[in-house]
Amino acid sequence: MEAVTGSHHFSTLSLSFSHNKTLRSSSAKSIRLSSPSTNASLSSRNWFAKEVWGWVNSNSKGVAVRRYTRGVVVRAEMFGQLTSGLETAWNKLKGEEVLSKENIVEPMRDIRRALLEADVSLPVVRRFVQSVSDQAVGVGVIRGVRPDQQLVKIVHEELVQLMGGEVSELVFAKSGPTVILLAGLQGVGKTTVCAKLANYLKKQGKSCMLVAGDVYRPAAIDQLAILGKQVDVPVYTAGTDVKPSEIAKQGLEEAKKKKIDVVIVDTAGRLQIDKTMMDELKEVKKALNPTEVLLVVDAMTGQEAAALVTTFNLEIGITGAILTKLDGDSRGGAALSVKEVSGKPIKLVGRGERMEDLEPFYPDRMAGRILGMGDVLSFVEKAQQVMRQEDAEELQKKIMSAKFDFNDFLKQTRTVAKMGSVSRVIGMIPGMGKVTPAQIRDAEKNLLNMEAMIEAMTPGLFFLLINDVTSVE
Ligand SMILES: Nc1nc2c(ncn2[C@@H]2O[C@H](COP(=O)(O)OP(=O)(O)OP(=O)(O)O)[C@@H](O)[C@H]2O)c(=O)[nH]1
Repeated sequence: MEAVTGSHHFSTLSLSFSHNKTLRSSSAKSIRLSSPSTNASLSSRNWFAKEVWGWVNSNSKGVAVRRYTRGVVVRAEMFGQLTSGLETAWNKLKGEEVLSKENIVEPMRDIRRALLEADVSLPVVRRFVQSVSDQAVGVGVIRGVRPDQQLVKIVHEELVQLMGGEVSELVFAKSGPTVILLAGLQGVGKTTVCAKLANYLKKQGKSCMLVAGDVYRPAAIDQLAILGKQVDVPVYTAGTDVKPSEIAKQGLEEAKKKKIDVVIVDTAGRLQIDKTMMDELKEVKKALNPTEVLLVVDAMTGQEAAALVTTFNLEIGITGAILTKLDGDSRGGAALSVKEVSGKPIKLVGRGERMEDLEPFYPDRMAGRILGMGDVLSFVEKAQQVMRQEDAEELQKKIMSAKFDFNDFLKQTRTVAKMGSVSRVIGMIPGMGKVTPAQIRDAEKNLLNMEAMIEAMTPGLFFLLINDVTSVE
């Protein structure tokens, strides 16, 4: 078997990357693809190959061209506007020698504006800006560090503090099952979080059971049963005629019998806070004596989420919050306000509808993302979750020996897809925050098209393509 390599340049994902591409043929024939010149070198007999490569190239170029011709860059990552707003502040310090009381006035105004536009609560913004200003003026000259970089560092540290400093771990009971009671308004993602949390804890080796305590929304029990099945966790249900506190008690007894490690209890939500809901929650809490009472809040509601955490904490006493829908169009107000306003930490965040899309809330990583520095640690952890070590080594060997082929390319794109949406993956890579949503859509479309084309290359067609190009060579 002979293998010839060629280099091909993909501009999809706006992540232009070149790599050697080797197409290996079982018929001892081989192919050199060095587009875009390949297109011209293909014989007219092989119109399909010509069409395919011409089309891929024109599409890839299209993305690249649009990238440079589009005017304002809208960040694709979550909190994109906040990131851009803060960047405006650093830019005002370009060319300055040192941070001074005078030259930080404008940047601080930009920071204040960016935070308010991100829907961070006003008292939080005031304290934040004051603290950053005080530190910035006192910082003096640091050899080799530009004033704008110094300000980024101060803001990074303050953001981390604002979001709670350290990661706030879930607490587990010393003996017997750990009980996690979930509360929250309607539609925030409580039921989904129950299953996501079970899935997350199962990966840490804990056995879990879900308890269906939402007796008001008719579909909630079925939804929980389906999700439980999906993550392979038992679900305790007792219909809709039993009181939620009674269901909770029965579920806990069942879990004790089965020696389950963690019991996660779903409860009913309401459109807004009302006395009946609070009384019911208090009753369920009394019946269970839970280890964790977590309020599920929707990140899209901004600083309103922080107000909710405060109210629920005053009314029923909670241990922390879970912030959902962080993958959506949230501006950052919730993530930045919850701890400071309510005193309660965000313990976990939901970043999508899939069962894998729940992760701990790391204030330092979040600050890094807000500042457009990416989140390499989360990127590596995600990659480790979806890719086996042996596969990674095998891939590395193939690339090193220039034997990376279309099948490997397909396998890679599918593995990356398992890490989440393209925007989410891109957001974790340092320096990749300035990709526009339109570019991401283009990239996703191009990837799907490429996947379809490679899929369409049946062994026969693949053979034809290879034979034809080889004959040209
Ligand atoms: N994009 C995104 N969607 C989510 C996330 N979490 C939940 N959802 C979606 O939000 C919708 C509502 O979720 P549910 O779990 O039914 O919400 P709930 O709080 O149980 O609702 P009630 O039972 O009515 O109180 C569903 O379509 C979920 O798939 C998330 O992190 N990101």
